[in-house]
Amino acid sequence: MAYSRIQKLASYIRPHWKQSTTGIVALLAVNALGVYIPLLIRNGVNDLENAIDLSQITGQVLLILGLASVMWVIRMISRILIFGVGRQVEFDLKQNIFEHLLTLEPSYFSNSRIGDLINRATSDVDNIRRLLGFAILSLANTVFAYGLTLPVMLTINVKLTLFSISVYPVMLILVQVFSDKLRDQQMEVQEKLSNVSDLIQEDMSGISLIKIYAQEENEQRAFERYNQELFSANLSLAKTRNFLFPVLGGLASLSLLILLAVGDRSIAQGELNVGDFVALVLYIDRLVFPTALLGFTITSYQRGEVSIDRIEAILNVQPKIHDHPDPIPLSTPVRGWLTARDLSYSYPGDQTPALDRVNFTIKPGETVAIVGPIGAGKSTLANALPRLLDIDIDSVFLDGQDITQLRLSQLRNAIAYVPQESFLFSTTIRENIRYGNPIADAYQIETAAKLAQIQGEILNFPQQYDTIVGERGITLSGGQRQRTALARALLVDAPVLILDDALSSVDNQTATDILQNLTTGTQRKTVVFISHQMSAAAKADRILVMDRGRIVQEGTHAELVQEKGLYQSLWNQHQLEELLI
Ligand SMILES: Nc1ncnc2c1ncn2[C@@H]1O[C@H](COP(=O)(O)OP(=O)(O)OP(=O)(O)O)[C@@H](O)[C@H]1O
Repeated sequence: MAYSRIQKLASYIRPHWKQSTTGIVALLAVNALGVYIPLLIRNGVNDLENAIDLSQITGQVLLILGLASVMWVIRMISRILIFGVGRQVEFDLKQNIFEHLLTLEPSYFSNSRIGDLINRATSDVDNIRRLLGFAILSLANTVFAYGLTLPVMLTINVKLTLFSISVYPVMLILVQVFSDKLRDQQMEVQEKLSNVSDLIQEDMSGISLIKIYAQEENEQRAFERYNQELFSANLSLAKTRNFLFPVLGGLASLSLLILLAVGDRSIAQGELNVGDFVALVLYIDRLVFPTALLGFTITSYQRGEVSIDRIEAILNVQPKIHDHPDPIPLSTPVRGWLTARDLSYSYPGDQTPALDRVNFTIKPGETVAIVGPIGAGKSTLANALPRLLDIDIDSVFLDGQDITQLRLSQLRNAIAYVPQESFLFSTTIRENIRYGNPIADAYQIETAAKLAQIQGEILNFPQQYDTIVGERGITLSGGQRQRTALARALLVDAPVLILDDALSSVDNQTATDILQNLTTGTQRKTVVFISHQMSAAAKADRILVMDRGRIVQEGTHAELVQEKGLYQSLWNQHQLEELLI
């Protein structure tokens, strides 16, 4: 195993070093007893030969039984401790991976395969648990068994010992020859497994699409292909293992056969007494099991090695968006003054910028609509404001403070954001609405629901606010989902509210009413209303018109409809659509 991987393993075990050390020491004690007991048996056999009295023999038998019981108890303790470390590390790693994933920006997940991430956080972590439990136990056991047993065997009879272990170098060479192959095959299996997990995850999420386009057969074929690849990878691995393991087991048993054959002759020639021969047989028997297990130990190592790399690949991804090392505290109360200065942003690999030197100022309490054709950069702008994108310093300011200098949690507490896709968790409507403020009371939840114009519909559900939505419950309509997501954002009571086409599934009149609800009252929020719904946008205090990443027009609806330009044509098109409806 490469040094860097050993270092990684050591770092996983370090927090549990006391438990691991106790486990290993217990294992050492087991092996010391395992070496001592055959010596007692040897003496017993020799005493029998010399016809020592029965009471002395009984005492020896009782001592052996007592020591064997102690050995059994210590062995059990060592197993509990060492396997326990494996489980602890499994827990820590799952925790670390999940916490690390939460620090990464949304773009990481758009560019990753979710099935593969799940596989790494579960199956790969499981492989490391096995490596740190079974493989460490088995390796330490083998090292102790050899380290303590061989010297004693050599003191009993050098020739017989060397004859019996003559096959062991062959076993070590075999292990060395096959280890690279096993690791590559294991890596292949993990990757193919990720492909299968990925396809299941994607297909289950996009099941409606598959049915609408009647693509069941194609998806079945794709799954069969991935499954076949996994099957073949598993089969190749199994072939290698099924060749190697029995050969190792057979060679280990061969050592016992050699001892029996050669020992027999040595006793006949008077070179060895029966007691020594029995002890040697017991010692070789002690070595057969750990040696035969070598194959499984190697597999656990190979799996673990591959999995360490796959897990570290996630843990080494550095979040691009993080707190400034020396963050400036946001002055409170936050007023909601938003400024963009030459804000530009290009998605990785894109030639044309999605935002191209955008400039604007939005005053506290102002409602500003952002309109523009598809792909104009509106959502990119919405994502830039709460720093969901890695924007340049000095390009966006909240209350005059550069948002890249602020603590992320402070910035995001000040900005409530409803994205285009309204995601709801598989829990009750109540829990969904109070997601950002888990201690909100019933009055606060209902006020937010009323403002979002969803209260009436919630009260019509049999379980009302206790209705479970999503995978485990009822399915809400697109408009209901959007208004529930809006209620969630309103409950946070942030001074800035960004709605990114968040009412697209709600009819124009309701969208206009909701916007009116949000923009009246004494404590007005700063509202950035991104929308294709021109009649709702027209009610905003001011409108920014975007095209190809730039703000091309700015003004009130009354001003913009008079001005020749993009807004006028968008408005005319909207009027025409209204007439046709
Ligand atoms: N994750 C992404 N990776 C690469 N390019 C992207 C990504 N998201 C958006 N773009 C590109 O950036 C440009 C602006 O997209 P954006 O989603 O901001 O437009 P939009 O005005 O919100 O469009 P719509 O009205 O359809 O929501 C488009 O050319 C789009 O293809």
